Amino acid sequence: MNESFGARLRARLDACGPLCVGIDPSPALLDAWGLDDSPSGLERFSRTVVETVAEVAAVVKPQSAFFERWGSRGVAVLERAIADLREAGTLVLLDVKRGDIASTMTAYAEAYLDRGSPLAADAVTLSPYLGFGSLTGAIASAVANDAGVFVLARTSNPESAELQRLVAGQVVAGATAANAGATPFGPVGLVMGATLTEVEHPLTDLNGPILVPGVGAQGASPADVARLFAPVRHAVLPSVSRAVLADPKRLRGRVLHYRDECAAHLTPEAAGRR
Ligand SMILES: O=C(O)c1cc(=O)[nH]c(=O)n1[C@@H]1O[C@H](COP(=O)(O)O)[C@@H](O)[C@H]1O
Repeated sequence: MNESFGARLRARLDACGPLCVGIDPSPALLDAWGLDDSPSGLERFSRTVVETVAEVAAVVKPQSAFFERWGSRGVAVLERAIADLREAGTLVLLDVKRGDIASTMTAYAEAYLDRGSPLAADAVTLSPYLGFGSLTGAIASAVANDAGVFVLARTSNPESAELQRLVAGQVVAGATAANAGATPFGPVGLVMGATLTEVEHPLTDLNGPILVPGVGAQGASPADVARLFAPVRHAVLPSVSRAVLADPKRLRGRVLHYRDECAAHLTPEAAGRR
């Protein structure tokens, strides 16, 4: 039997520390790298990031939107990046933030989670706006494929608070129920921003990983992540994109810096020191 996503993620976190690096080839970053905003620029950018971070980051998170801008040629670059990362043993979290009625979710699950799909990743981001129950089939598909899902709970952008405060409790409860009894992690992670001022829902029973974007360009630090998520530090994956991607010459140095900072604040030894 293959290993579950939770087991593979736990092993990777233990081996590499908790950093997730995003691949977000925006027009501004392509320009900063001296690359054309074109499929070949995308290809050069993502290939460089893949080669530089594959062995350092626990998880790599390509942002699908920046590839989709170029239609099928951009998606082909994304497929290649996913395949290269998985070949290198790096876990790939594809950031697509999908959410729809159950029957359509089945098609999204086939696209991103089915082992045989050209875009199959280790995990995807999902939106629970159509109700946590609408994600049930996608979660079942993740389990069947030893993959995972990360469901938006409290996102890092300031305009999210008013709406998400009303529903985040349901998302946390849904994820907790879906993960019950699984070890070391169940298949359902949450997404919660590093920029939050507080975490309003207890996460100690979640039994799943927590993706924490907002570190770097959005203003939060690994120390903020450790403070916000103190009771579940072992389960947290801080995610950084622009702050490491800004300058190709400093890419490796910035990734190593964030890897070390995250490990210093979030590993069990760090918790013992505090
Ligand atoms: O799901 C995400 O990754 C995500 C959730 C969230 O709450 N906030 C957030 O910024 N993101 C994504 O994380 C990345 C953040 O990029 P940086 O701000 O450059 O580190 C982008 O790809 C966002 O789409």
